[in-house]
Amino acid sequence: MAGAGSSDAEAELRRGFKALAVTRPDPAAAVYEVRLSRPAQLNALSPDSFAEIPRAMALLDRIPAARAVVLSAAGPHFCAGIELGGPGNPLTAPPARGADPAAMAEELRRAILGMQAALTAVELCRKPVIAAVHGACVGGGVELVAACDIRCCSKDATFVLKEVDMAIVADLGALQRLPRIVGYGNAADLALTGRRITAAEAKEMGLVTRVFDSKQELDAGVAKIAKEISEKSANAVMGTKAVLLRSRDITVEQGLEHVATWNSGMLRSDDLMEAIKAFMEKRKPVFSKL
Ligand SMILES: CC/C=C\C=C\CC(=O)SCCNC(=O)CCNC(=O)[C@H](O)C(C)(C)COP(=O)(O)OP(=O)(O)OC[C@H]1O[C@@H](n2cnc3c(N)ncnc32)[C@H](O)[C@@H]1OP(=O)(O)O
Repeated sequence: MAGAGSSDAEAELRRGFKALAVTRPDPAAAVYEVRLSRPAQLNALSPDSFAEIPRAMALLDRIPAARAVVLSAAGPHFCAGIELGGPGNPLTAPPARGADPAAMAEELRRAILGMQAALTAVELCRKPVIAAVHGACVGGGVELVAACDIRCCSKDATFVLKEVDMAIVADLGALQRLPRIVGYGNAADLALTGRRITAAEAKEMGLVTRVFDSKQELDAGVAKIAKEISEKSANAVMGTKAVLLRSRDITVEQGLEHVATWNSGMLRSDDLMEAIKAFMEKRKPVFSKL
């Protein structure tokens, strides 16, 4: 899947970001890390964050050497939610005097849809994205990790959907994605009470799948998971993500139909032949680089 534009994508990644750092920490692993990098602002999501998250995800989608992506954060907390009071926040900008209420509503609607699309970009990236959460993960931060494929955290992590206490309805995906991750009851409990939960409770309800003792162990543990995934058949991994996400939103019957069609096109691959040959030869398969 190298295709047209993969070296352009690498060059654009190297041009850098303001709110993120995107790196390939281990040249021996086909894993990229997207780090929220506004530690002084506790990684509160700013207009730059909302512009750059989809840009990074779209670029990584095109880079063959990115076969898995880690989403982490710098500083003491993973994310303090949406930036409150920051410049250019369309949610709190005062309306222009005499502005048409319908026009203002439409402008706000478009701003919300734009921010939603920024987080949905994590799902649209065909490569699996693994969230590594430490410290506080608040509001929009929870909505961001809900769009990831796998969530892990360190023991000190906490999660809270603060929106209800800010007098708003969470609108960046929590109410749509969380019930499918933790079940309706747990999602309603979090969203309606706005209570902060610990890593242990997040694990118990399935919000995260693994808890590590420290941030250092989290980073190492998530890097290991990502490397393991990156060494599998890229077509199988991307297909699994695509089918899982599609199946989440349709009936079992429709999902089975979808995966049958998918595999009728994708199953007969060089990677399948290599997997069978490697099994027979009792060795580790070496899959195509794409
Ligand atoms: C208009 C809103 C529309 C939409 C909302 C969408 C979804 C959301 O994200 S709702 C949640 C929004 N965020 C918050 O409510 C703030 C959450 N912050 C916290 O709970 C805590 O700060 C913390 C992340 C748990 C960290 O706690 P602690 O380590 O004790 O640090 P603090 O002393 O609380 O904070 C240090 C410093 O940072 C400022 N700050 C914290 N969060 C934000 C933020 N989201 N935006 C801007 N600034 C933030 C905090 O005010 C402190 O500033 P000082 O100037 O040092 O007082």
